[in-house]
Amino acid sequence: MSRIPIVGGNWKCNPAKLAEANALLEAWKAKPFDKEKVEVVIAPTALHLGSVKKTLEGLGMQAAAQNVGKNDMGAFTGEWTATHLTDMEVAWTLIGHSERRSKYGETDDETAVKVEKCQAAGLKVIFCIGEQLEEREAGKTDEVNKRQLAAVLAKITNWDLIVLAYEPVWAIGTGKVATPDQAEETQAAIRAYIKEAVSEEVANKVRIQYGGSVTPENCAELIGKPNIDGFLVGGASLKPSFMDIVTTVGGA
Ligand SMILES: O=C[C@H](O)COP(=O)(O)O
Repeated sequence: MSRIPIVGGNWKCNPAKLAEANALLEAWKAKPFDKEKVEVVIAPTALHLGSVKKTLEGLGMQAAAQNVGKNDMGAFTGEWTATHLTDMEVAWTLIGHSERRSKYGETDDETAVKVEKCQAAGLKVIFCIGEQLEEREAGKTDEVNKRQLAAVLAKITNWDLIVLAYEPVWAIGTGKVATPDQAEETQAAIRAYIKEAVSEEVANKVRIQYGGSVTPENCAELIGKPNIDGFLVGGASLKPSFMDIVTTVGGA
C-alpha cells in the first residue's frame, strides 16, 4: 500500500519574533514542492499559530499546535482544547512529544485523554513516541514504544486522523541521527505491533515519521527505507533549507 509521506516542522519555542517566522516562510516560498507527493505540517508556537497558519495555507502547507489540553472548556488557565483548534481551523496537533513527557511530566494516561479529545473533535494528531538513551542501551526500545502506543490504542476509532512519529530521545537536537537501519528496524517493529494490536489494514495505512536530527544531508537515505513515511523535523525546520528535506521526500 502506498502511503503519502508527511513532513512535519516542529518549531518548538522558536523563533523569538513573528517577523522572523514570516521571513522564514518567505524564503520557503521560493522553493515549490509537489503537494500531491508530500504533505507538510508546521507547528509554530501557539502565539504565532493564527498568523502563521494563513501564510502556510498560501504555501500549500498545514498548521499544527504543538500540544493540546486534556480538559474541556472551563477554568483551566493557560490551556486550550481540541475544540478550540478545530474552531480556528487548525487541522493538527502534536501529542506526546518527548519534551512534553520529560520536561512537563506528561504521562501515558494524559496522552490517551488528549488523543481521545482530538478524536472526538476530529482533530488530526501526530502522536510522538520514542525511547531514552538508557532504554535503548538496555534493549528496551520496542518495549517503550509499545507501552506508549498501548496507552492510546483504545482511544483511537478513526485512524485516518493519526500519524505516528518515532523520535528516539537521544537523537533529538543532538546531531546524533539514528542510522537508517536503526530507524527502519524500530519503525518496522512499531508497524508490526499495530498489525498485532489493531489490524493489518491500519498497520498498512498508518504513516510513521522519523524524528531526531534530520537534516537535508541525511534525509535521503532515511526516506529510502520502507517503514519511514516522512519526518518530524525540529532544528532544521527553522531554516530555509527545510524545503530541501520536503523536496527530497516528495519532489519539487
Ligand atoms: O519534534 C521534533 C524533534 O524533537 C526533532 O528535533 P531535531 O530535529 O531538532 O532533532
